[in-house]
Parts: sequence; C-alpha cells; structure tokens
Amino acid sequence: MVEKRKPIQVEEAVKRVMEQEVHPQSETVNIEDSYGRFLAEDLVASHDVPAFDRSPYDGFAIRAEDTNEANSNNPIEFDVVGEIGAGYVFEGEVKPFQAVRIMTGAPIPKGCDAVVMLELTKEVSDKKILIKRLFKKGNNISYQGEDTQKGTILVKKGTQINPGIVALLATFGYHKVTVAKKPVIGVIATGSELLNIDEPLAPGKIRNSNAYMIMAQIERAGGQAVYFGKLNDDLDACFAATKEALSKVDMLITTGGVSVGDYDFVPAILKQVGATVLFNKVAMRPGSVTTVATVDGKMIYGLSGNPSACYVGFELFVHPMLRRALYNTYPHLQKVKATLGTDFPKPNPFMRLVRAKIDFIEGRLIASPSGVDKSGIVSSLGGADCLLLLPGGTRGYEKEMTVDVLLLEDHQGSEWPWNNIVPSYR
Ligand SMILES: Nc1nc2c(c(=O)[nH]1)N[C@H]1C(S)=C(S)[C@@H](COP(=O)(O)OP(=O)(O)OC[C@H]3O[C@@H](n4cnc5c(N)ncnc54)[C@H](O)[C@@H]3O)O[C@H]1N2
Ligand code: MOO
Repeated sequence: MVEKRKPIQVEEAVKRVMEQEVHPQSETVNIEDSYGRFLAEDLVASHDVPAFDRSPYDGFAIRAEDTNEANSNNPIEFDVVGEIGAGYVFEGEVKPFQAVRIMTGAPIPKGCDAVVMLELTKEVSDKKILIKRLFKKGNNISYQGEDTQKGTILVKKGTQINPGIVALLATFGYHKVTVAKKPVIGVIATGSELLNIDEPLAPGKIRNSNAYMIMAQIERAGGQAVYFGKLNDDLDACFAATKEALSKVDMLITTGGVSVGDYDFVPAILKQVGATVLFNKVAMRPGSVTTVATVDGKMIYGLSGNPSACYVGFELFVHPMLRRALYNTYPHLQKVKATLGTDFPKPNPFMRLVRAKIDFIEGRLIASPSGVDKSGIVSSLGGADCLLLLPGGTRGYEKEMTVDVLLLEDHQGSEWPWNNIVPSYR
C-alpha cells in the first residue's frame, strides 16, 4: 500500500526550509577573485574619499577673493608661481594675486580656495595669466570626504560583490577580501534510464541533464557543486552514495526517484540515513514531489527527476538556503508585478510556477511563458529568466492580467537601445 502524501502550501514549505539553521563561514580571497562572492563583513570606509581637497579640472588654483573686481573689461593679472600634477603636493603657500597651474586630481595648494578652468584664463606669458570673471570660494574644488566620509558603512555584509564594490574595495586598500565560503553542495542523479552525456542514445535511455543543470544553478546562486555521479535505481548503491556524499558536503541534492514508483528509492534512503522529513509533497506544479529533509544539521533535497520540476524545486527551496549560507539577507528570488503577455488557459488546482521570459516593453513589464508548460520539459528552461507565480484554484489566466513574477537572473543585452529616447520632463 503506497503511503498517501499530504501536500502543504508553497509558502509553508519555504517557511519550513528557512526555519532550519545555516552556519555561514568565511575565508579570505584576493581582490581579483572577489567578483561574484558575498561579503562576510560590512565594508566600512577607513578614510575620507577623496582624502584631500583636490582639483576636478586642469587649470589654475587661486584665492577666490582676488577675482572680486574681475570682469571682461577688467581682467586681473595673476603671477603663476608653480605647477602641480596629480600625485604631487605644492610646497608653500599661495599669496594674493598668485596662481598655481594645477592638473585634474592634484591637491589644492595651501592658501587657494578655487580653481579656474584652463579655458577661462588667458596666458600672457609663461609666468602670467589673466582672469576675467568672478570666482567664489569653493568653486571647482572636490572637497575631502565629498565622496565618502571615514566610518561610513558602504556595503553591508552578505552583499554580492559587483564591479562597483570591487572599486570600493580597491579604494580602501583591500587587496585581500573576507568573503563567505561557498557552501559545498553535493549532487546525485538517480535513474537506471540515465546515460552519461557523452554516451550515444539507446532505447529507453535519456541523457542525464539534471545533474549539470543543478550544478549550474548552484554556481549561479553562489555555491560550489560537487558531483557524486549518476546511479542506477539500486537501493544499496544509492544509500552508500548518499552516506558518502553527506560526509563531504554542507547540503545534498538528489534528483529523481522521489515519487511513488517501484524504483523511487529516495524516501527509503532518507529513512535509512535517519533524516527528518520536512515535507514530501507541495501544492505546486511543477515540483509537487519535492522532498526536503535534514540529517545531522544538513539539508537533503530530493528534487524531482522531471527537469522543469527539478529546476523550480531548486530555485524555491535550495537557492534561498544557499544564499543564507552566504550571509545574504535577501535570499529569495526577487518578486515583481508584470503583465501576462499571452493567455495561460490551463486550470490551476495547485499553484503554478511557469518558466517565462520577462521584458520591459514600452514602459511595462511583460512576462510570457518561455515554452511548453509540462514538468518533463527541458526546452522551456533555456529561455526562462523568471517564473510566473500563478496561484491555484483558477481555470487559467488571461493576457493582460497582472501577475506576480519571480526573477531568475540578469537579462540578455539589447540590440540597439538608442532610438526614441525621450526626456520625462521639460
Ligand atoms: N502515481 C504517481 N506517479 C507520479 C506522481 C504521483 O504523484 N503519483 N508524480 C508525478 C510527478 S508530478 C513527478 S514530477 C514525477 C517525479 O518523479 P521522480 O522525481 O520520482 O523522478 P523519476 O521518476 O525518477 O523521473 C521522472 C522523469 O524525469 C526523468 N529524469 C530523471 N532523472 C533525470 C535526469 N537526471 N536528467 C533528465 N531527466 C531525468 C525520468 O526519465 C522521468 O521521465 O513523478 C510523476 N509520477
Ligand atoms: O509535481 Mo511534478 O513535480 O509536477 O512535475
């Protein structure tokens, strides 16, 4: 007699997963290797930026008050008493009606409080210039700390390092960066029908695509995947592999064998390893058979063998735990509202998570399914950059309806974005 599984709501399932503890760990990497990693500490400004008042232009540093009487009929003459390039400091103090030739980025000489752009001066000789306009104290000076003040928290712990954050790390001299250790996540594929991807097709067999997909999802989320291979539907072999994998990883994912078929051994293995099952049926499509359990504080995810169900199970239940193990405080996929681009006439007894493509079209976010919506389908995955969240209990959804969408990843670029750019104000 097959045990009848009781489905729980998606929200409850995610909650049960997120109630489990994670223990993030940190390590140090070179700044060159920090892109894409997650900060294990707040990034605090260790000094002002800029660290000194500096010139934003090539020109002349002067005392603003010396131009009080200047106008086009009354150019004021200044003695050029020196020159200062970026990276150097002007020794001495500038006196009335003296100017120092200054380059962009150079520190403002003592005594000066304004910079005049080169184009606004007239050279009389090597040593003399004319200025025909009034300048005010502070004109064209980038003040110390105007970018960032010492002690400011610039980036919070748990943030993924992007190129801008790399620039900040370099600015503050972090050639080594403390980042979250990538959680090590084991992957096991089960199923006697599975071929290695370099094997030719044979009757009744398919290539093991899920293991590679899951490993890519792990990497996308910021983890490190370890592949323990594909196993035939053999209880003893699957048990031994699970035991071995569990001793080497922070979390374990299996794909396939999680349903109620004669060779679906994942439930039996979970029992054998003494795991506590958090749930084994979720009121969602695809991925209703997704099973999550814990053993000795480690998560074990029994994802469906059906590729789309496997993909969705990962994004809902593995991704946020993985992100939490990276100190990330925003671990779930981002949710936005979008307009449905096509009808979706399927009845929805359970919540549906439909692989879809989202685009900004004429000021609106439009999301449309990226292919056939069946859980055994692979082809709709490649074009998916989001998941439509269609609550159950409906007879389908119509084009133009507003729906919730979970975003999966960055978008492809645009062919040519420069037409019809209009200002939004006049
Ligand atoms: N009597 C019932 N049958 C099924 C139920 C049910 O509730 N009662 N649930 C169905 C649903 S929904 C799903 S989803 C599948 C889940 O089955 P399993 O997770 O046990 O997966 P398998 O049976 O092993 O495989 C399903 C399907 O996916 C293919 N597969 C498996 N592994 C891979 C892989 N690594 N790469 C690519 N494709 C893979 C496999 O060949 C099957 O076609 O159960 C339904 N049945
Ligand atoms: O629930 Mo199954 O996992 O739909 O495809």
